[in-house]
Amino acid sequence: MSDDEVDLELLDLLRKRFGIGVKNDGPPETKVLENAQFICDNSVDVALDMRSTKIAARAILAEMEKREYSTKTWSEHELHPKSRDESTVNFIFTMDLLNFSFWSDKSEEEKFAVVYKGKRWSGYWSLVALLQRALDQDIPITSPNFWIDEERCTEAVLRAVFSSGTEEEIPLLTERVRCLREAGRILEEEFSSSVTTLIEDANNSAAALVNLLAEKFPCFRDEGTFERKKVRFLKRAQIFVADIWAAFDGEGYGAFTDIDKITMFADYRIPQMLHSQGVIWYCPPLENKIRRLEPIESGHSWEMQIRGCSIWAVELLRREILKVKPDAKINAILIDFFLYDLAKEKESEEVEVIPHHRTRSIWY
Ligand SMILES: Nc1nc2c(c(CN[C@H]3C=C[C@H](O)[C@@H]3O)cn2[C@@H]2O[C@H](COP(=O)(O)O)[C@@H](O)[C@H]2O)c(=O)[nH]1
Repeated sequence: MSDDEVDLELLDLLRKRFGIGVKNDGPPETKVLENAQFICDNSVDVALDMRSTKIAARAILAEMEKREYSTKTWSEHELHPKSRDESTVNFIFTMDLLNFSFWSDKSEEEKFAVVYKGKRWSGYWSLVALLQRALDQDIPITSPNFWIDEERCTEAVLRAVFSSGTEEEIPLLTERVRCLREAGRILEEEFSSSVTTLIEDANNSAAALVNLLAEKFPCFRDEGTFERKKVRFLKRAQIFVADIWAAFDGEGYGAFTDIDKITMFADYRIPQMLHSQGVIWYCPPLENKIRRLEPIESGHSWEMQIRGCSIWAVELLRREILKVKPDAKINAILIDFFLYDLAKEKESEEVEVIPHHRTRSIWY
């Protein structure tokens, strides 16, 4: 063997044995979609129905085209910020830092809600409303420096910011305050208290930005274990990137070269929609637990299966849509956003759907 052949043999041995010389400078990946497929392939309590998925894909495509659903729809929402500047970046970061667990088992009248601009906002929209309300009152609630300044940003000020228009306070208030303080400290230590610096550090890669959030911010590190394997959902890290992409219409801070790597956001609303369309099925014990509004603890196998199968279901919907219309300007984000908005419309029309599953956590 020549010297070169010996060297190559040795390098191959070292690479196999110690990973030496293996430059993992391939494109950044979040692993969320591959983990979702792994969960779905190994789920025994949650299953997808391909026939319904094909039917649902055609209905979703038709309705999205009819509404001309696009990134622009994001800014059309009454409460979402419209300016394409740093203030909107900070607003979205604050919002997606706290975008979790609004559900309540109290009645419509009693559950946590915020009255703002003459309307009563609940769920996700209660969060957007209370942030806008604080800004109207000149409370700089979307500034990371404010979150770590305990002289100005006192517990009393925060209680006022999150104050409810009903008897019920916002769920997990203590955890929300902890998320703000922690994120403010990390932004100061690593990103000169600037969210735009954080975005710029990802070099226009959506996957890199998701991974950076999960790596640097524990409160974005939304992961679990399924069949003894670590699985990543990264719901709020991903919806942060998606909200930035949509709010900036794919330009400026929203210009990502790999935005289609972002998956559906594994929350508690979309699985409901997927179930009502026959795309997702629950085994009888699980369905009964959900219909009885009984809690499923965070990290339970059933929760992993609901979240993983939902992510994979939206990927299958996306593939079916592109089979029907290869040039459709549609990705998992827009399908997801559309399904969420549809869920809220059906809720207001009081269309009978299975209840959402009850897991209380800061992850979604
Ligand atoms: N998968 C997914 N989950 C979403 C959203 C949104 C709102 N996104 C806005 C931005 C663009 C869209 O057009 C929407 O207008 C909130 N959530 C999650 O739902 C739950 C709140 O439910 P409820 O209590 O009923 O409001 C909670 O976990 C929250 O994190 C979404 O889009 N996708």
